[in-house]
Amino acid sequence: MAGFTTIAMIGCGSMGGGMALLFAENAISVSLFDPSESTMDAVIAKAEKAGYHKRVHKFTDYKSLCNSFSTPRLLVFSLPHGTVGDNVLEGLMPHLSRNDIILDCGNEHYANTERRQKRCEEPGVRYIGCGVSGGYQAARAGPSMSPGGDESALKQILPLLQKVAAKDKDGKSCVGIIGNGGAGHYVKMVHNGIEHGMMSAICEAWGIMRQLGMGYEEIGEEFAKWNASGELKGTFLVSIGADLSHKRKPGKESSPESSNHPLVISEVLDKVVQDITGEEGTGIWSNTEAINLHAPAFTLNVAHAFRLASAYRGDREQANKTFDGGFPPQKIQVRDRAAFVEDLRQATYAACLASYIQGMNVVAAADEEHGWDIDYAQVWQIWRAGCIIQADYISDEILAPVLKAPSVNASSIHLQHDARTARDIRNAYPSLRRVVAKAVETDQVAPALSVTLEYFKVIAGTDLPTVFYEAELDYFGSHMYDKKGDSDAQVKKPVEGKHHFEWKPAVSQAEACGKGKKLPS
Ligand SMILES: NC(=O)C1=CN([C@@H]2O[C@H](COP(=O)(O)OP(=O)(O)OC[C@H]3O[C@@H](n4cnc5c(N)ncnc54)[C@H](OP(=O)(O)O)[C@@H]3O)[C@@H](O)[C@H]2O)C=CC1
Ligand SMILES: O=C(CO)[C@H](O)[C@H](O)COP(=O)(O)O
Repeated sequence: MAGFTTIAMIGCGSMGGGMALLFAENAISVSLFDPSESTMDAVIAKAEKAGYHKRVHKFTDYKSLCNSFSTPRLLVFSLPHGTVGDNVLEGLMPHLSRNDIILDCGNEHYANTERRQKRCEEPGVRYIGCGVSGGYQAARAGPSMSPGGDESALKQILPLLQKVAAKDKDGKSCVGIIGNGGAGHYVKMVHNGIEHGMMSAICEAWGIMRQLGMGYEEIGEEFAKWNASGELKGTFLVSIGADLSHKRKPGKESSPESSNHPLVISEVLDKVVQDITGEEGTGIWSNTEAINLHAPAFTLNVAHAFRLASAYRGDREQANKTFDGGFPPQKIQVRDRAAFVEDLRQATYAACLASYIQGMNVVAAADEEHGWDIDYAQVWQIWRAGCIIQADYISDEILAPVLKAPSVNASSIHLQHDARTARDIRNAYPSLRRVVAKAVETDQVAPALSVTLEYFKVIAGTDLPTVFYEAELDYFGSHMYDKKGDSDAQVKKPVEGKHHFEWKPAVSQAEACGKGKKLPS
């Protein structure tokens, strides 16, 4: 079958607009659809400027949109998740034909994706849930893409996606068939959970460097060094951190970035509001999933709670007054600043690696539960370039040996049991401990870094204080416990305890109130 020469782009905002231009750049005609004509006009204007104007056209109703190209059609969604996608699908349905393909490139919840896949079965439309990563710059230049769903449709669209997707350093496309059902959207959702863990660690390191007395641009230079070599080599979020640290507001004068203009970062307020707008998505879903699947994800969970708390700027200001100024970070004094900054780099790496470990455990648990048959080598490939969590060292040294192993499957994805991961964690641990200790001593805000230290202590600990937790549970709830010596070492899944001790027998109300005493009325 010949490849697609025309596609529809439904939703032409930051991501959809960029992808429309990307397809047009790759010689594909693009039929635009968006409620806002001015949004489509802006895309067409950019296409004209780039010389692809004959390939981009706008449509204002589903019928003419679907009549603008021949079947089997490829319709790309780049929409807000939830009801918008449902409504668009229902609106399109009367105009679709058997074998048409919908490629949903938004951040949709995998359960919605699977519901729509079922809805599309009877009319014979194939619905692919495709995570897209890299933000609007990558949407335009080539994003990382994680499609999942019907195999025949995936095979049909893969050549086109390979053309437009980001390319890794070996020239290979960062797109691949991830698995069936909602696997593609699920992997993107977890990507965002990992992204948030990494962003938290990096911003906490930034805050600590500020209290070490480092200037904004000096921190940018440090991030550039972290990104150039070592364990954070090629880490996209560190590299953009290096870049943004030097950005100044353009002025009216001839020199657009005069050093007299304020650095943009110096004007940014300390709140992340993405999770409480009523349109929130992947940040919440990935953490909810971790909890529902019983996957300990300390770094991801706390990064999320940190973002959330930061959003309440007004409340924080009020509490700051109630607490007589709160607990502001103090200037950090260290004897050897270079050595401490190196500790900070290692600590940041440890939290980034922890985010990957936790995220991969969530993916593997979901894969086992849903039977998505995830292709882990493809997961590795799509995160090589073009995406927000790109981290070259982690990809090459930690993920490749595990995710590309010939026998890999959901039950073998436990990065914390891998010797290379353990080596790096053992190496970074003393630095992480020194950073957290200094942060505690001087009231630095370091939730993801601190909890990562706890995470490693807990997951590799065999003498946890949960002894007492378990005892209290059995005391009041008869929840049972195992005894030292009842080893779980051979058991992969958690097992409940077998013993109960009658710590305090239940007594009648009269006895509880004391013999002879009156019962409360
Ligand atoms: N921004 C990012 O970095 C990334 C975003 N994503 C995901 O991509 C998707 C799009 O995000 P983004 O481009 O940032 O968001 P935008 O809000 O910029 O774009 C969404 C577009 O969808 C349009 N839209 C709304 N309702 C309809 C409808 N009924 N029919 C057709 N179009 C409609 C909106 O139009 P209007 O504004 O006129 O209502 C808007 O142009 C989301 O799912 C997002 O989570 C994925 C990766 C990265
Ligand atoms: O996907 C992303 C990055 O990878 C985008 O940041 C996206 O806008 C996140 O949206 P949401 O918080 O609604 O999931």
